[in-house]
Amino acid sequence: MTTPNIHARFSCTYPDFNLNVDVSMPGTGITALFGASGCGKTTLLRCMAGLQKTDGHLSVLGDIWQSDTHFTPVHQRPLAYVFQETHLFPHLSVHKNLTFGQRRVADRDRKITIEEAVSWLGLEPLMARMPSGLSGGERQRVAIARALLTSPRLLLMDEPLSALDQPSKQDILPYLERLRDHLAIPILYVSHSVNEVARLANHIVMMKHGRVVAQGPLQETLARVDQPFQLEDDAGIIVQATLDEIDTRWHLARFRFDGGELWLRQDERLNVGDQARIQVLARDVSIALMRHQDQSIQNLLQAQVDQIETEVSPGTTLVRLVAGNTPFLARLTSRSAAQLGLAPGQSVWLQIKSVALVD
Ligand SMILES: Nc1ncnc2c1ncn2[C@@H]1O[C@H](COP(=O)(O)OP(=O)(O)OP(=O)(O)O)[C@@H](O)[C@H]1O
Repeated sequence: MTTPNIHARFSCTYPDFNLNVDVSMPGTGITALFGASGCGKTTLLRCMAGLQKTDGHLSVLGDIWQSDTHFTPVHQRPLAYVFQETHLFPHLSVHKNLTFGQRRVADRDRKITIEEAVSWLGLEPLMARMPSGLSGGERQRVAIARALLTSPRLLLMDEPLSALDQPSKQDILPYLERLRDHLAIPILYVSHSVNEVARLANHIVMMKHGRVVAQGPLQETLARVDQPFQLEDDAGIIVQATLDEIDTRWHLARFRFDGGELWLRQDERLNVGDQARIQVLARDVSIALMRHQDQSIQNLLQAQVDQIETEVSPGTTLVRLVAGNTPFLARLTSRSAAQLGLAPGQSVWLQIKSVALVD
């Protein structure tokens, strides 16, 4: 049996813009729609929601919402849409805003209870408050809970954090991670922030000029040497790891992942056993043919060379390596790469100068 997923094919023409996509996305987790301003992310979401009527096909978890002969109207699509602006009812308390969302769904179709939504989004202390007394981040958490209480089969989020200041963004990210890990429904998440995507997404779809130029699981796709995302200095990979040990004397924490271990500066928010995403930038990774003990770098990993892309920019080579099942990227000068004589399959040591938790 194939896993139910989302398949979207749309073409839509504006005077100065054409959207032309044909993309399949997973039926669970967070899929990030990523790309520069004006590339068509919101237009694609609007087509999926049925807000933009255009030629196309859309199936969501086995149900056809649009085909050549059928168009499910917006109000009959079981989806919820969370925008940058929250649109809460100003005259209703948080509690009443939430029950309003839930009342739109018949009892038998309710899949998420108020208690669940309140607990996932940490709204217990806010229930009696009015929207005008909430911070931007709190308002957005209420808006997300209200959206979930309509028991959607698909959640669309269009830059939900972009109206928030940096501290509010940091506050809300753990709640979104919780939804990613606990919610059974797929989330399409529009963003142009690499950090947000690195922290939240399971899958990534990159758009450019109205088309999908790359897509795939987050870790694999970020580790492509052909760099469809053109992240340049930000090119790097994400390691999914578990905190294994805290060395209080040196304020360091050891994280285990499929391929070895990495030492990071201790972070008070994390305890042994916690999962975290760690970012390793390609520019912070160098390659040695032998293990050097006489140097200060803490993080050394044995890895195999997988792919080499020479001259990604003048004088620069990008190398994809694999430690266990985890891909890494190293950015070297093309001269160093040539001097090392790297070849696919070769066993080498990665020297990682700097690693950071994604936050
Ligand atoms: N109703 C419309 N009429 C004409 N052009 C439109 C319309 N809606 C969007 N466009 C154009 O389509 C292009 C894609 O817009 P869209 O909002 O989908 O991009 P985006 O990737 O979501 O951008 P941003 O990240 O800035 O929100 C833009 O050039 C925009 O000006």
